[in-house]
Amino acid sequence: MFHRQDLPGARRIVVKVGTSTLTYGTGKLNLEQMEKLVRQVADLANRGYQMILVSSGAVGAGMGRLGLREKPKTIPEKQACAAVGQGILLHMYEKFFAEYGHVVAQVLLTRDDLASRKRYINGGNTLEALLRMGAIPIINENDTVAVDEIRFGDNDTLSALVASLVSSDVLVLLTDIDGLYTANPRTDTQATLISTVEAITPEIEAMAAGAGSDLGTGGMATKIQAARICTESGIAMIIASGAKPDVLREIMVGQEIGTLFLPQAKPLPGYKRWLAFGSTCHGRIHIDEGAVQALVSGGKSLLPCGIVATDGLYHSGDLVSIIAPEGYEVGRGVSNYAIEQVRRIMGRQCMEIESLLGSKDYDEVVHRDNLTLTIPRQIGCSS
Ligand SMILES: Nc1ncnc2c1ncn2[C@@H]1O[C@H](COP(=O)(O)OP(=O)(O)O)[C@@H](O)[C@H]1O
Ligand SMILES: N[C@@H](CCC(=O)OP(=O)(O)O)C(=O)O
Repeated sequence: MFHRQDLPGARRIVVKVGTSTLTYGTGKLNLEQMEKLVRQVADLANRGYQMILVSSGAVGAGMGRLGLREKPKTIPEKQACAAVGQGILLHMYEKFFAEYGHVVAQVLLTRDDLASRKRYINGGNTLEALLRMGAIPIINENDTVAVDEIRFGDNDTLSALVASLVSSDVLVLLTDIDGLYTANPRTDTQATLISTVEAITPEIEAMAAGAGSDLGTGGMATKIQAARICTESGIAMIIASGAKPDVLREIMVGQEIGTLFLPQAKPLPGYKRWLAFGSTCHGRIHIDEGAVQALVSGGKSLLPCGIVATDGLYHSGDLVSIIAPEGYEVGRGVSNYAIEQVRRIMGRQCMEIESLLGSKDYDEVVHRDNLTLTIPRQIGCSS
């Protein structure tokens, strides 16, 4: 089992810092905090760790420069703030990191960039090249172009997807609170800090249901989603306070700080991680109980005979969500057939495919190699 004492042995670390840590209540940048963060990241890089920083704060920095006291409500206004703020943010990082002799690289991503397998691989290659060259990538969501369907919406999820993409050993989420509490301590004075989370249960999810700070996005809920992505990808994740001096060094020497989420012993392989978390589904295939058993217990592919209905708009090669009779998602996979073809062959035998479609390229609607299980992963079945 993974222990905090294993942390010094990490090679690659992703650090995410939230708006609540980087900006004051006025919306202006907390330069003191930023400088402390840069010094710690630079120091870890000097020790030989490969460092990636995922930084929020563009909207906050833009608000400060534009003299806005409250976070704007409309998307175009938030995007305008981000456009002003991202330049300011990078300018400050460039200045602080240069003082410690480090080169930084700006990487702005949208959900779409990771949903496309080709762009996902390209993005990963670019990050690998930057790390090889000794640069420190500073990543944020490309807020000015991202609209609802192509947004991460929060940098917690983005940082976990980046950590998974580059097979980081650790993701550290720095925020304005020292870890996950049994309830939101700002509203519940009895709440206590949790040191280690071995599995993300519904109880853990319920603890994180409360809202976040005024400037932050997502609160603890998105940090738990990030933990799910990390732990299933074999990455240790820690939530800790960004205000604590020397927090990164202390974490990386294995001190008992913040909340540690333990990586799963049998992580998903790279391609299945992308299927499970990186890509987005274009439709749904509803299956019967026999097919659920075949996928979950039998390790089989999805054949037309187990399909009862399908909806959405997908083509051959698109990702679909596979739904059990009870309505939960069993898994996700790449469909070999387009929706109109699946409608014609569903409930039928493989030997009928050719006569129903005029030709047959595959027996399987979703091949096992292109399928990842969702729910059963949590109860220990293989992917
Ligand atoms: N169970 C919990 N434990 C700790 N903090 C919680 C919990 N539930 C909700 N929160 C809230 O989450 C906030 C941190 O999230 P957020 O404001 O989005 O920060 P960031 O900008 O760093 O992402 C905390 O300040 C706290 O108010
Ligand atoms: N991309 C946005 C940050 C969105 C976000 O996730 O914020 P936070 O919850 O503070 O980490 C920005 O740079 O302002």
